[in-house]
Parts: sequence; structure tokens; C-alpha cells
Amino acid sequence: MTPPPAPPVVELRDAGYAYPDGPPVLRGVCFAVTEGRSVALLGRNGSGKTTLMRLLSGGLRCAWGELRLDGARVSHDRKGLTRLRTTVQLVLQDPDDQLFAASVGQDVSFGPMNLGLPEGEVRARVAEALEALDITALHDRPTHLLSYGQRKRAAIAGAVAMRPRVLVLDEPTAGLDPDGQERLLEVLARLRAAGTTVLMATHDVDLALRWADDAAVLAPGGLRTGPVRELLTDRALLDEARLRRPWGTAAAEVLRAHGLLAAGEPGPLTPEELGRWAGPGAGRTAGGAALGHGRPAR
Ligand SMILES: Nc1ncnc2c1ncn2[C@@H]1O[C@H](COP(=O)(O)OP(=O)(O)OP(=O)(O)O)[C@@H](O)[C@H]1O
Repeated sequence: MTPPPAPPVVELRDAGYAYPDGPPVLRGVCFAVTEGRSVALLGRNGSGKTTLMRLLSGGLRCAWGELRLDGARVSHDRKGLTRLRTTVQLVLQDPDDQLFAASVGQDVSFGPMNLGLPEGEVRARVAEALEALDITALHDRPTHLLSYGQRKRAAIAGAVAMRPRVLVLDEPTAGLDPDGQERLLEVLARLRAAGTTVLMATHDVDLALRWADDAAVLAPGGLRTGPVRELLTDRALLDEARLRRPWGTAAAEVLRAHGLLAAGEPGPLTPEELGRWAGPGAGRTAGGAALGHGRPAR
């Protein structure tokens, strides 16, 4: 029997928001973040990803609907917001919007100090967060001397030091070189293995497929949520949300055109899956034809 789905940590119910004097940016959004899942939030520029993440983390207050934390409606008073911020931490897209202390160590200690934690506890959390982000050596470095990638990591470390259950990252890989992106994904994998739930906004459908369990797609018709492989292979949804088709769906078409993949056989969706699909032990002949599984190609 499949276990019942875990209750959401945070949840927007029928939520919406409009900036002052502006039209509604989000309307009727129902979105639940479940413990232990990694979620990619996708949508074209201006679709409302940042707004949604600010609603989830309490930076904005729903104009319609409500935000719930562990099943209870969040009150936007000091107590309610402190509870929310120790559970959900948002890291902004531009690290310069987040870093303001003189050194990395001071910046990362800001959140825990604000919680009124004892000095030893603050120090331990800073050390833990810097280590998680692989930037222990940058503890005393002035923030204005950091590279862009280092500033991104320092900003994430500041959120990690709050030991949130849910880390919300606004385009964390944007502006990083390929190596920087890979290293950041490794950091996120470690945080996830340690039990942190991660929601990441990204424009990169291939990264979403590699990294996420679930996707949330902001399309003109509303927010669609579901398993990442299901949503990001839904051509109608990709077109509606004006998202690029994943690398793997184009690759599968080439494989089918060459008779290497049967019509009904799902193709590999990521380069890693292609390696496994075609590699030794995959049950394929040197010519690539499937042996014993899937329908014969054309
Ligand atoms: N502070 C603000 N005041 C007024 N309008 C805003 C403000 N911030 C965002 N908006 C508007 O709200 C809409 C959604 O913006 P938002 O930043 O949430 O989108 P996004 O999906 O994160 O975009 P991007 O991919 O470009 O980062 C846009 O039309 C934007 O112009």
C-alpha cells in the first residue's frame, strides 16, 4: 500500500497578490511544499516566480487567500513571522540584495544572532553553514571582495545558518559558470541528503529534470504542479508556459528517427540517462536496437 502523502510544511491556499497600483500578479494559487521533496519552479520572465517565493517565505503577504505553516494559518505578526522564517528561508536571485555585513562570517551570523541565540550556538551555525557551502576559507573575507559565485554561496550560507526546513532559492545557478553550477548542485544534494527541502526557481528545464522530484509551472492558465518528468514532457504545457523543450525530448526524436528508439518507448531525458540507456548492460546491440524490452523500433 502506498503511504499517505506527507502533510505540507508550507502551503498557499487560493492565494493571490497584486503590487500597489498594479494588476494581480498571481491569482487562485494553490501550492504545497512537502517535506523532503525537491521542487523546480518554472515560468517565463515576469510570470510571478519571485512573487510566489516571497509569499511563501513571508516577505509579501497574500492579498487574497492564505499561507499555512504546518497546517495553521500564518499570522503576519512578529511571532508568526519569526516562526515562518525559522522554517522557510528565501535566498534572493541577486546576492548583493542579501549581503550587507563587512565579512562573510559576520554576514552569515546575522540571522542566528537576530534570533537571540547564544554566541557559541551562532558560531557553530556559521561554521556549519560555511562548511555546507564549501566556503569555510572565506570566513574573514570582506564581502565586497568576493567573486559573483562566492557571493551566491555566501548568501545561501546565510539562509542555511537559520537551519530552515525549507530552502527557497531564486535562480541560484543564474550567472554561474558550468563548473560553478555543478558545484552548487552538489551542495544542494548534500543539503537535501541532510533533510532540507529545496524549492528552486529556474529557467533551465534540463537542470530541473536532473535535479527536481517535482515541478511547479506558472503558465497563463494558472500554476500546474506534479512530478517533474510528467510536467516537463507535456508539450502543451511547455508551449503555454513558453518553456523550451528539454534536451532529452529532442534527443528522443533523433533516436526514433534513426530507429534506435521504439515509438512508445520513453527515451532518456538527461545526458546521464542517455549514458545508462546506451551503456554496457543496457541490453542494446552495438547498432543500438533494444534487446528484449520496448517495442521493436519501426
Ligand atoms: N516591487 C514591484 N512593484 C511592482 N511590480 C512588481 C514588483 N516586483 C515585481 N513586479 C511585477 O510583478 C510581475 C511578476 O514579477 P516576478 O518578479 O514575480 O516574476 P518572475 O517570474 O520572478 O520574473 P523573472 O523570471 O524575470 O525573475 C511582473 O510583471 C513584475 O513587473
